[in-house]
Amino acid sequence: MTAFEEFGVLPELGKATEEMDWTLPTDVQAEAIPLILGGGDVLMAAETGSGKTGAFCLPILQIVWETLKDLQEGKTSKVITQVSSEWTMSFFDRTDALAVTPDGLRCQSRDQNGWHGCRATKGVHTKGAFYYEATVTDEGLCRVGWSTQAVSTFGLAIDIRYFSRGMAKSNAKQFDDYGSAYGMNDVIGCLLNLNAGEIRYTKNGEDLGLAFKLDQSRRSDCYFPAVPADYVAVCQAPKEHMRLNVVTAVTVTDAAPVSNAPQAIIIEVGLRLIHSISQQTTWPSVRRQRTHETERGHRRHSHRRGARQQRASGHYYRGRPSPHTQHQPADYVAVCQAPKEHMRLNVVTAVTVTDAAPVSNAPQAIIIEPSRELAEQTCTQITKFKKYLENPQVRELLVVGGVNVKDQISALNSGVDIVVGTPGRLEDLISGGYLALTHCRFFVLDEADGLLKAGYNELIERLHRQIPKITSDGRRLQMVVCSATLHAFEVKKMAEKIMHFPTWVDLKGEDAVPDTVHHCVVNVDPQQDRTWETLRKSGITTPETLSEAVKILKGEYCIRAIREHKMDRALIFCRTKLDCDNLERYLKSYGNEFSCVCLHGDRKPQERKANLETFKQVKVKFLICTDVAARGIDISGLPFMINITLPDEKSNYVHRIGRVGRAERMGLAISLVWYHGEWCSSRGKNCWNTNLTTDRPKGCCVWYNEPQDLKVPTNEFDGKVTYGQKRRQIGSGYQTQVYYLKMHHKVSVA
Ligand SMILES: Nc1ncnc2c1ncn2[C@@H]1O[C@H](COP(=O)(O)OP(=O)(O)OP(=O)(O)O)[C@@H](O)[C@H]1O
Repeated sequence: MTAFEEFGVLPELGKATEEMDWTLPTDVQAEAIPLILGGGDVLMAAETGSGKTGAFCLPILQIVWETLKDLQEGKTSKVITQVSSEWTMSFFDRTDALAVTPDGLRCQSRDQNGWHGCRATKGVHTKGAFYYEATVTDEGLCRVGWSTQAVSTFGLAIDIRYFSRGMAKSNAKQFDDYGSAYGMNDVIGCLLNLNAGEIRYTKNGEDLGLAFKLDQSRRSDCYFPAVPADYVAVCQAPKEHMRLNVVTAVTVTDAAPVSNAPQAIIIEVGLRLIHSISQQTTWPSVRRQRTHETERGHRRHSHRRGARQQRASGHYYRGRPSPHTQHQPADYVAVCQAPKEHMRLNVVTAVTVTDAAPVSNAPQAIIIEPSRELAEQTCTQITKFKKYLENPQVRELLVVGGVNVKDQISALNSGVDIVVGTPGRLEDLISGGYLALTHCRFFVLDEADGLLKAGYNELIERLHRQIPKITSDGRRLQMVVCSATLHAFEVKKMAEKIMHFPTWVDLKGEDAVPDTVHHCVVNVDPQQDRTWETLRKSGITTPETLSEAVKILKGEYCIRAIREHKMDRALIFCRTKLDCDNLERYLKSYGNEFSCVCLHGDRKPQERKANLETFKQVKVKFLICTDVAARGIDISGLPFMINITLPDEKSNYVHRIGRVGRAERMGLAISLVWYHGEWCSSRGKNCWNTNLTTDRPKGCCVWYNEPQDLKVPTNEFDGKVTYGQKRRQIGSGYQTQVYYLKMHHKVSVA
């Protein structure tokens, strides 16, 4: 039995890992693989080079293969369907902790600590006055109202909200007093008048008055009945009555009376959404899970008050106002009777899974990567892992820009199980209808913080909304999110919003760097080192600036660092594409001694691919790149990397230096640093104020005085570390990993 099999991995996959010389799972693999195999959502934060790719690819491959195998053997399990022609609560357009039963008529919130909600399968738009009613069938926090599709969280919907002290209306997180308290058995009517651009509510038939005036710009939106709920849950409706009953069943943690504190949630808040007032029947009694004296008191009180209010305002309705009957507001049409031209399907609901059998262009797993190179690398790793997985074959596909889209479409049409891609091309194929999300059971965001910082959060949420949350064979959609710098605010926010009770696999805490990397900071000081004056080529005619001097010196120091360490392979990071091109030209001016290629966004996809390959195959010594290659790229045994300029983003330092010191091999990261003034508001980012701080007006550049007695520790390294090789036993005291060197003398850590 291979070591991986002990963690639940299939023997076929174990055999492939063994062939790759993966004798033991890394820590992150040992933790994450069983969690993913167990069906959970996972946030994987582990240092660079710790094997995160294998940690998610292996279990995903396994589940995808097992699913295909089951289908092949005719073992199909329960199929979830939703008939989108009916008005029900949507299976798919809901937050994760709000479960909807297969008939779409009952849902239940499972989370007491968050906002959850659900939109209906259809909405109304353009013209007309529509309403639906909701009966509260028990105490608790509940909200009901209208929501547009653009609202990403249901909590932002236009709605009214029940508090212990009364009712409030809320929109875009703003809460204002409105109406009066409501509770068990009260009937809340939600009235939307698109002609007048008004939203109003009723309670037991009583008009509570205008709640919201819709902006002109909002009138053309499509509005869906929505349950933007704190702890609301369940929708239930006997189909024959053509209506929807919403009942909560939230676990009670405290028997205190109604309150908006999470501990005081009362069970079963019920809402009944009436579809057709013409088919009035007796409403079935709602099952109560628990009662409480104080609740009953409150309910009795609210019933009495509700009845009084109805009597006082009965003129507004044609129907008899009573908590158990429906009230048809004059001039309003029940949503289920909305004319076709003013009714629209909820696009998220429109995904109807009717068959568990694979659909050729509907993969089971979608893995999003921030760069083409990384996507290709992950896809290649999957190909290696699946070597012994046969009958059925798992088909993986790389979907990145710069490649003929027709080839990708034809590959999709001929069948694909796992898609690895970059966001742009993925979106093109999905929105063009070439790639379907209906059978997706794994949604993976590799380098998630990078994706979010690059502005893909909208896209991610949009895709997530379109993926059925329950898979065709009844399993829950799983999300896996990973990075070496996962603790970013954006990631936590996204995880809270769309992940389902994720487990953190956090092995080293925030922004950990591997202890296999030695860091060397080199001060570039053009005042002390005047060599730039002689190095300056006569072609440079612009007025002398420190900025130029630093650039000249950095090129020179880079060469000295290479020579000092006899580097025969290194990744060199520049800040801009232009810097990369300049450095390439500079290194090439030395002939073959510093053979190099470039990798950045302005190079054509084929050239990028070829250059990376040339470097990986050691056909050239140096790869000069921007941060496009900072994340994830795995170059086996790479010993050195040089930062010509430090990255703008702190997290990118972690990723850049993580290209060395991978898989327990030692690496050296050298950063050429020109110190910037602390008072600079941007701390140097995009700052071109190269005047000295002593100048008038005050500049942003400062001479950094390195400690004069600077010593380079030699005890732990001399003869004991070979960069690019695995570390030998080097004893204790192995802690001082950051060194400051004066480059104008030499670069050395030995
Ligand atoms: N169990 C293992 N045994 C030996 N080598 C492994 C093992 N797992 C992964 N590796 C190797 O470690 C290297 C780094 O793995 P990987 O690229 O998955 O790291 P990562 O955690 O994704 O890093 P980054 O954060 O930089 O993307 C790869 O060369 C991979 O082949």
